[in-house]
Amino acid sequence: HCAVSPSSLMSAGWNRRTWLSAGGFTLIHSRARSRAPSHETAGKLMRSGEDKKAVVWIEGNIASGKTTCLEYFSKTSNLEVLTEPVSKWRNVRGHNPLALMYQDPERWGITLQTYVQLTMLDRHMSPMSAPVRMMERSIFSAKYIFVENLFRSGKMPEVDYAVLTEWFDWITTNISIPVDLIVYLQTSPQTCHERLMQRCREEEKVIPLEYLESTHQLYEDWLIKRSSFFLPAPVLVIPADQDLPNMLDRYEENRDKILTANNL
Ligand SMILES: Nc1ncnc2c1ncn2[C@@H]1O[C@H](COP(=O)(O)OP(=O)(O)O)[C@@H](O)[C@H]1O
Ligand SMILES: Nc1ccn([C@H]2C[C@H](O)[C@@H](COP(=O)(O)O)O2)c(=O)n1
Repeated sequence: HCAVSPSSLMSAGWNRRTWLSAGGFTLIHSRARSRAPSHETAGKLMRSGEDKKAVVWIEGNIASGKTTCLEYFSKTSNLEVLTEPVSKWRNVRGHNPLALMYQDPERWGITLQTYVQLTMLDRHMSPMSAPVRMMERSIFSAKYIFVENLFRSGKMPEVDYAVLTEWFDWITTNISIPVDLIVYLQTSPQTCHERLMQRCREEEKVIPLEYLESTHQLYEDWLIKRSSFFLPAPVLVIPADQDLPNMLDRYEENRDKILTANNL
């Protein structure tokens, strides 16, 4: 392999379109799939052929049961599951930005959230290996829930928030991030707190109930009240305070809606 840069190819007669097509991306000139009018795909980069597949995001508060839900659906044929890249957030070249953020959010919030943004974008842009993709959270909730929470609680300086917002706006303006359905696992903050304690992830031992109440409220404003930020897809709400056997029944009840998300 030899390293080539876009500029060297362009001076050798390639243009932006051929460079992007070689990587499996196409610059979309017309609306490729039905979307809310404010989320046009026109003018954005999109992987070729992926407009026919279904993408479902599983959203919910910390420890609401997203990973457990994905694990359950992972046994389905013709479906791929992408979990959140938490292991990367806990170890980037020997550093643990997740732990640092919980220890000192004012100093390390920007560090973690910049890395979350990069790793989530990488997840969104990875080639699909099945007709249906179920993905844990999104670059949207990273911004609308977690960055927003840090900023509103006074734990993120305005300049850090502004820089993250500029990055987020650039990404969502220039790159198509397809989604057909958002599944919201709706829990009470108390349930999440109990499950968080039970999961016992070292970095999260410092999370108080109030933190989960704030992120819960941001989720409710975004996905239920629809009063805060842009909603890129329809929302399917699954009440998720119930025990595991009941949750599996709820998943079965909703299986068809989820698997045919691109026909909604
Ligand atoms: N319905 C449920 N009832 C009780 N415990 C649950 C349920 N779903 C998940 N858990 C447990 O709660 C913890 C958090 O679940 P997890 O799926 O990791 O949440 P998330 O991925 O949303 O952070 C785990 O220990 C998991 O085994
Ligand atoms: N943008 C984000 C996304 C996640 N986190 C934190 C919250 C949890 O401690 C951990 C993983 O979340 P889970 O999948 O368990 O809900 O990462 C964050 O701080 N910022």
